This record gives sequence, C-alpha cells and structure tokens, in this order.
Amino acid sequence: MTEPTAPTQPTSAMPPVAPAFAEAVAGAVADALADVDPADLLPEQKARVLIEALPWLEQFRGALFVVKYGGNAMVDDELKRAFAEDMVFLRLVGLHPVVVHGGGPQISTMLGRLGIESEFRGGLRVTTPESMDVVRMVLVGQVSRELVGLINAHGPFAVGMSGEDGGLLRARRRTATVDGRQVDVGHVGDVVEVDPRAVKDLLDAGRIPVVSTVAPDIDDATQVLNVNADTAAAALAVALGARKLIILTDVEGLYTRWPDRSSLARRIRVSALAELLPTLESGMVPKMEACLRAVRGGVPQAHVVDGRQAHSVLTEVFTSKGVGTMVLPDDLRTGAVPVVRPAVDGGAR
Ligand SMILES: Nc1ncnc2c1ncn2[C@@H]1O[C@H](COP(=O)(O)OP(=O)(O)O)[C@@H](O)[C@H]1O
Ligand SMILES: CC(=O)N[C@@H](CCC(=O)OP(=O)(O)O)C(=O)O
Repeated sequence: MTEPTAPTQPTSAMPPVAPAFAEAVAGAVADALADVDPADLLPEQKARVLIEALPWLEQFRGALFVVKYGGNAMVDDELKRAFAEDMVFLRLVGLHPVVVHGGGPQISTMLGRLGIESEFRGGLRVTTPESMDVVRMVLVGQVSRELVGLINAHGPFAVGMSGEDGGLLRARRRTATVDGRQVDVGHVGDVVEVDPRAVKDLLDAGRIPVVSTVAPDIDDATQVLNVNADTAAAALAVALGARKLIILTDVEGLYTRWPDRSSLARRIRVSALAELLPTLESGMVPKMEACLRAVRGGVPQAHVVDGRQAHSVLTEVFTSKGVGTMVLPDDLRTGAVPVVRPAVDGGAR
C-alpha cells in the first residue's frame, strides 16, 4: 500500500468565519449538546457550550479527519442535513474533513427495483458484473450527488470523487470469510494502494472531498471493484495521515457483549479489540477491522459513533466526554501520539 510515512496536512489559509456563521455555529453546537431548541437556552448556557469546544478547536485546528458516513445512518433527511452542517462546521473552524460514504441500503433498494436480489456473505455484497454497474451508479451517481448537494447548500465546498478519479484507490479482488472458510463474492475488492494526491489537492483548495468507494482492479484495469466503505475509509485515513477516523453507524458504538446494552465500550485499545474481533457479528466486523487498521496504521484515534443522533460528529469532536466508542493504540508512548483529552468527570478520555 502506498502510504506516506510523514503525514502532511493541507496548507491553504482558511477564510475568516463570518459573524452570521458563528451565530449559526452557536446554535448548532447548543442543539447537539443540550438536545433542546437553541432559542430556549440562556445566553450564558450558549456561551458555556461554545467555551467547552474551545480546547478542541485549538487542538484540532488544521487537522485532517476522515469521516465515514454509512448506509443505515443515512436514510433520514434531517440527519443528512445535520451531517452536512457538521462537515461545513468542521471546515469553517479550520479542520479538514474528508467524507467517505457508504450506501448499502440505497444499493439494495435500487437492485430490488431492478428485480435483482441482494446477497451478502460475511458482511460483503456478492457483486456480479451486472450488480457492479448498479453499485457504481448508485454510489457515484446518487449517494455522492446527494451528499455533495447537501454540503454545497452552505457554499461551494464539496467535490465528489470516486476511487477511480485521479488514481485515488486501487483494489484487489478478495474473498469473504464465512464460518472460517473463504468464499467467492465476485467483483469485491480490498484497497491495496492509495494515491492521496487528488484528495490533498482538493483540501489545499479549501474543498471537502466526498469519496465513493468504487476502485479499479489492480490486476485488470478494465474492471472496477466494489469496496466496503469502512475499509476504504481506514485505508484513506492512513494514507492521508488523518488525526481521526470517525465512522457513523446506526448503533451507539461497540458493545463488547452484543446485544447486552450495558456493555458499550467507551474506549478500547487495539490489542483488546483484536481479541474481541472474532466474536463480533457481521455488521460491526468491517467497522472494527477498519478502526484497527487505521490505528495500527498510525491514525491516533478511531471512533464509531451513533449516526442516528443529529450532529454526532460535532458532539464527538467538540465535547469533553465525546460519544460512541474510541479506539486507541496500546502504547501511547510509541507510534503516533494520540490526543488525550483533559481530565473531565474524573478521568481523561
Ligand atoms: N458488538 C456489536 N456492537 C454494536 N453493534 C453490533 C454488534 N454486533 C453486531 N452489531 C450490529 O451492527 C450494526 C451496524 O452495522 P451495519 O448495519 O452494517 O452499519 P452501517 O449501515 O452503518 O454500515 C448495528 O446496527 C448492530 O445491529
Ligand atoms: C463489498 C460491499 O459490501 N460493498 C458495499 C459498499 C457500500 C457500503 O459499504 O455501504 P455501507 O457503509 O452503507 O454498508 C455494498 O455493496 O453494500
């Protein structure tokens, strides 16, 4: 895999934040954090919400975040609008979000309309040449277009690109693991090469790249492969030297004894996660594999957060407690240095 050893961050100067936007930001953060109408907050409560964000604004200014926006968290119009606001917020306060989107449910709906049944093995869609055309059409032509449009309702920030554009991704055909056996899933690949220059060019120009995870086959350039969006997001986060990988999903985070709701892991180290991985069920497997791959590849923190909660990205990034599950390296003294949050409520996060 082509992964730069020294992570580089975009260099562009960020435009000043307009007063009207700052006001909107205050409203959005307050909404996310207090779960009430911002108009109902007292002025000092609004100020407190903004002040809580201050250390994180300072710490993450200029940082690159890869945010994976996934299928089941992507079906509600209000949530989609809130997600777009979060990305614009990050961008305007001086961070560099890169969005990688999924679209499993949307692909299944389109296949259903065309009379093609969806089949998954080991969490991966069995992809025939015929269904690959539909996967590409839905991810690039529908899901990406919609996200780009929602973000660009706030200004010309988002630019859609697929793994095919600018040589961004190259993938190799892979099998799925079912009951310990390797089974064929057709035109499905895993990312083996990332050339992040096209994404960096967009970031340098102040844009928000929105990436669809279709990638050329490294062994046959005439073919494209269907790549699971969680794994592609991890590969991209490593190659870009991201400070965080944030994966949105339709559950609060990782439950160590699923479905026991008292077993939500607030944070977990990679070795503990690696031990847990074989016990996980299909939906969580690619997400946790992605977090493991990202953190082992030098990304200081990977998070799984609940995309059913409006503004879950802002709540994760700009609050002291954060939300969801955070995956950290085993040894904070070696490798990439993670950002450890100051002690709040009796302990550092
Ligand atoms: N240990 C676990 N912790 C949390 N969720 C789990 C676990 N094991 C299985 N799941 C399931 O994984 C689902 C998330 O995966 P998936 O539906 O593929 O997400 P997405 O559509 O966001 O990519 C959750 O809704 C939950 O039903
Ligand atoms: C190989 C494989 O399974 N690819 C996925 C790609 C989309 C995706 O990953 O979407 P979510 O993040 O919404 O699940 C699929 O065809 O559904």
